[in-house]
Amino acid sequence: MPSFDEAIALLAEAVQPLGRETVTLSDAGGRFLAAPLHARTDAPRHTVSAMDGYAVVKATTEAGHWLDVIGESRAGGPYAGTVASGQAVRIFTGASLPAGADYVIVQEHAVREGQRVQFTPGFGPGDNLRLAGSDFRAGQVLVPAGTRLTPRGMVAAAAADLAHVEVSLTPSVAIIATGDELAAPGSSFDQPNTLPESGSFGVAALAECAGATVVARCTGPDDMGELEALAAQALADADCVVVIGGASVGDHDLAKPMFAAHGLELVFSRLDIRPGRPVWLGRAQGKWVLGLPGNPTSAMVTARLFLRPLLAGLQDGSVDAELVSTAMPLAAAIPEAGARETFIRASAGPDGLVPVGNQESGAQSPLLAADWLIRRAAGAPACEAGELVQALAF
Ligand SMILES: Nc1nc2c(c(=O)[nH]1)N[C@H]1C(S)=C(S)[C@@H](COP(=O)(O)OP(=O)(O)OC[C@H]3O[C@@H](n4cnc5c(N)ncnc54)[C@H](O)[C@@H]3O)O[C@H]1N2
Ligand code: MOO
Repeated sequence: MPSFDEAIALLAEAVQPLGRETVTLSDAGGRFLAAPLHARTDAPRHTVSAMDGYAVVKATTEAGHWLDVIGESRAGGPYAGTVASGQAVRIFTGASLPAGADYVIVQEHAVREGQRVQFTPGFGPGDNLRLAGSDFRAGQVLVPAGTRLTPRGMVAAAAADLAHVEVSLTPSVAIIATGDELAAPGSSFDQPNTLPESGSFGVAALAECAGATVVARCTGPDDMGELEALAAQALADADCVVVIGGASVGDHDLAKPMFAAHGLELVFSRLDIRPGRPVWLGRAQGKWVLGLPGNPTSAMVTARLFLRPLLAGLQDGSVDAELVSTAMPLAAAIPEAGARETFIRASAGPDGLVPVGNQESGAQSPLLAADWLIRRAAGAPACEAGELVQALAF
């Protein structure tokens, strides 16, 4: 059975970006950049004041000596002349430093009388300047290709001074939940032998958070004919089909067989991980097909571990970057790991990570608090509270 790392290497090797399109900057939030964004100018473009005050010549300006105020420089309206010794220019935050001046004294230290000004002792030592190019230089890559434009990234992207940007095409995802026992939330209570279908709601939300559009979501019964028809429709509709349930070895586990007639070729099937051993990935008719175990915790852990990297790879993002873990302290001891690589669901408290109480792969209620997955190699020794473990944001 392949390990988690081996499965990810197979995925990373096979996945290709879907393509690219040009969009206006205001439509680029949340999208992956298909090409790097180069700054068109230095920022700041000129040396500017960082504070409201007076621009002066530092070497000849002393506290208690009057200077002539010869003009004003404001953001968008620079002072055109030159400042000499004995002179000052009223200046505001973001305004260009006038020629001749090399220092700004904040207005809290200024005593102004008509067209002259003097300064109280104790100004400085900072020059209150933002030097031209001190933020970034013209031509510098502000946002590399493959970056997802987060809210903070949007500021950097806009600062590059580009109206349009090239982004990766948005992957479309179809989700099929399988099982005779599944009922739409709101309808299970009145139907005996059913339970609310929860998995597809979590997977759909995860796919959308990862930049995809969910174009179809349906539930199929344990009937081969109906499942084959749903598979055909999903392959026609979407770049990536996610099947939940029916991944195991029981008589009613039809998730792989329902794609066999559509030419399914497996990339991997069953992994040495816990939870999620029955997870599988394949290709059919040029589309991706990801099979998640039906147990809701297993479905969400495997969606996090495989669907997110897959969707990143389809959008010029990095598969590996989606799986970078952080060293985090444990707030509670954990026992020796079992024979499979394990992803322990945990919440973060002030002293570190605490495994959620119920680690059953069929559990649903603990998912709410499980913001982290502690990654434990097979057979890893027990850890005490305070020890560092590797964790992935879940
Ligand atoms: N003999 C074996 N039995 C099982 C094995 C095995 O290796 N040998 N693997 C176990 C593991 S591990 C897992 S995980 C489960 C998952 O198998 P399936 O993918 O076939 O899942 P189902 O049987 O379809 O469902 C499992 C469980 O989850 C509920 N479920 C399914 N889909 C949903 C949904 N969309 N929303 C909410 N709940 C769902 C379903 O009712 C079942 O209770 O197999 C073990 N068995
Ligand atoms: O591996 Mo399954 O996902 O333990 O329950």
